[in-house]
Amino acid sequence: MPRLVDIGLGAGPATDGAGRQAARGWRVGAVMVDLDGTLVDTLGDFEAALNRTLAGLDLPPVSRALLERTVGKGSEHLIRSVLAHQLALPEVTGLTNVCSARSVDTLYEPAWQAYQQHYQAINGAFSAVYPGVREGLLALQAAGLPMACLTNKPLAFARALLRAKALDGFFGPVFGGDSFERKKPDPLPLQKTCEALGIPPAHTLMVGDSQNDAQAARAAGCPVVLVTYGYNHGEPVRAVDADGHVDRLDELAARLV
Ligand SMILES: O=C(O)COP(=O)(O)O
Ligand SMILES: [Mg+2]
Repeated sequence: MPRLVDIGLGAGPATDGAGRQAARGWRVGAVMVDLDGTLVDTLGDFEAALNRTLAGLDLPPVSRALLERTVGKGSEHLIRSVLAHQLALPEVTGLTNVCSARSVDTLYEPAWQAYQQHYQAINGAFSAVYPGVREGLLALQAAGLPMACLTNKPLAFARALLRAKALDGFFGPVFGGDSFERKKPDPLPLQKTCEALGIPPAHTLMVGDSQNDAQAARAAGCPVVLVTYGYNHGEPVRAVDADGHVDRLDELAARLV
């Protein structure tokens, strides 16, 4: 087993029965990091690719607010949710005589094909690495912690985005929403990533931005920290059960003991 690093995760210092400061943290041998909403603010990429897709299908553009609530459960979920929402808009339902045959099921396949083309063409152009991410990853790397990127984004999109943002060098394994049979919040992708990193789940920290990440980590038996700036399905992220919350990734690095 490689070297374990102590990370303090608690909300603040606690004292034990004898009044001594008690350790509140984890012994961590590796880190798994989510991508969208954790490393990179990708809403602009989703918006551009989806709106080009919708325009090609004669559907109105999506709002950022809808995207922010919907991103994080993989591309199929995103496209199905957006199609359902746009098809139910009054200006679309008003066109029933022209469009009555259109449904999520009939539009899904052409939408997915078009979306892949558009996403690949713009991947990274409308997105930005969050403040503190590069500094945080550098510190975790300097502490000797191997890192994996684990996202629900399709693997090809994830690899290209990490390269475009010069983040690829930080990660050994990179896994996407299509890498395993099931996606987060199922624990399977985390279990497989721990195997690839060679560190047991109890010593592999998950860093994410949503309930999806936290639920998967709990089920896999991994400690989990959530960043507070990402997309949590439209819900307040501080209310999500996790071992800690940080406002920037370099705050986590500052907790290395
Ligand atoms: O749903 C997606 O495409 C990506 O989501 P994630 O990177 O937050 O797992
Ligand atoms: Mg995320």
